[in-house]
Amino acid sequence: MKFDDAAAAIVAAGQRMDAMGWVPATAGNISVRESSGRIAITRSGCHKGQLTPAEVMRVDGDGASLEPGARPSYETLLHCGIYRRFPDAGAVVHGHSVANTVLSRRAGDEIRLSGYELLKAFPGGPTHETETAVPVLDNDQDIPRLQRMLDALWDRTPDAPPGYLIRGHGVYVWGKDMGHAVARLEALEFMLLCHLEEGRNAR
Ligand SMILES: CSCCC(=O)C(=O)COP(=O)(O)O
Ligand SMILES: [Zn+2]
Repeated sequence: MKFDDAAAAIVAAGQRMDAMGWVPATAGNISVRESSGRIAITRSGCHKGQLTPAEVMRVDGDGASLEPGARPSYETLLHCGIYRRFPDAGAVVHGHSVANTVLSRRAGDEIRLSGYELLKAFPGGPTHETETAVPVLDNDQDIPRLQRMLDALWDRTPDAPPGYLIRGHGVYVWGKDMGHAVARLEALEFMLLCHLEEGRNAR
């Protein structure tokens, strides 16, 4: 994918996530891996529902800005970590929803989702009978340290799903392209909301 197409896909994803209420204030960040291997990513501090293509910039695979003076997302290294580990990943989305924030604050080191039809949107099986364990990591403002925790987790669990939660912070999800990444995000957010509602009704 070329930069202009990547920027258009990022703008559209931001609008979709905003419509769902998943990127309040300036929360969230979004990226696409271009065919060149460079990464198109949102600049830091922009409202993701009101993005313009000028608020999308390029970094290299190590997260270094390719636009002098422009500041990429504070969480750029988490995007780079996903692209480095998963060669098929072509787009990454990060949002802060109520469901992912509340559930991750209560959870241990994973949230198990089972019996949901929408599990079909995740790898691991053709039926709803599969189960997925979404990792939950402690929040950390030291992004390189957080990425080291993720690398250790993925070393231990190579079949981990294409997404994870950061406690009290948000969710990262990826896919082969933006359509795929956003569809997975929608599926995961739906299941997290169901999980939250079930917990509320059980009390
Ligand atoms: C205002 S949200 C705090 C930062 C954050 O978690 C986020 O997702 C947005 O950071 P960015 O630097 O990508 O704008
Ligand atoms: Zn965030």
